[in-house]
Amino acid sequence: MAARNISRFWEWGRKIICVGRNYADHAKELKNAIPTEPVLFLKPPSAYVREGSSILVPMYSSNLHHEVELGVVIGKGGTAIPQSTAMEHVAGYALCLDMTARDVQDECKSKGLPWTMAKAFNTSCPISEFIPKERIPDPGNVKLWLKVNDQLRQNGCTSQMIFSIPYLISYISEFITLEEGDLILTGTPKGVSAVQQHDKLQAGIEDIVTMSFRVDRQHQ
Ligand SMILES: CC(=O)CC(=O)C(=O)O
Ligand SMILES: [Mg+2]
Repeated sequence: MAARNISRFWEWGRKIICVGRNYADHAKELKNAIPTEPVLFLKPPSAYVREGSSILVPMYSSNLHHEVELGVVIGKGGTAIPQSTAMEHVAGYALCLDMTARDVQDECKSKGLPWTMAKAFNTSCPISEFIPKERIPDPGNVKLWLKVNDQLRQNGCTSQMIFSIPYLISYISEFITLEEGDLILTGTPKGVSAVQQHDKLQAGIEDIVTMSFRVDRQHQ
């Protein structure tokens, strides 16, 4: 059997673990409290969408938001990984969008229900190509940006993260074993906003990687 290639990690069917409220400016814009521990949720691998395919607004939502995020691709699995060796478990990165049906999320929050329908639907995780670790020597200090129809909406820096990448790897792996090919979405900076059918989204990590997606509506 041919060896699997980490640069196509999205084909492996592994976990997508998302961190929420990891930027104080974004927590504030949604009137959420600043967390004292990471807020976690999951997306299934069926959430992945690659350039060339559209992001689909779910039929049940009329307020789909973009959230640009740095994704960390796990290269070596582990349980209870210490912070001091956490970066040895990283194979590389990907630019990611955590597409969120905000109306559905607000309803789930008000009813105390999980966010699955708001966060885990098909095409809720657009991703760039794989970025080998060496291309981002300091993942704790890179700029992320996102434009909708050529207008800048998000422009943040990973230095604003509340919980660092080594801390997140260590924290998550205490109770969810990390496996090769897993992806961790590290949270979004401020500027999230609604997208509509036919919008063009462009996003980048500085000049290291860019990606572009069209938005379409899910049809029955
Ligand atoms: C309120 C959220 O949707 C949290 C989230 O995903 C984030 O990135 O922050
Ligand atoms: Mg998010």
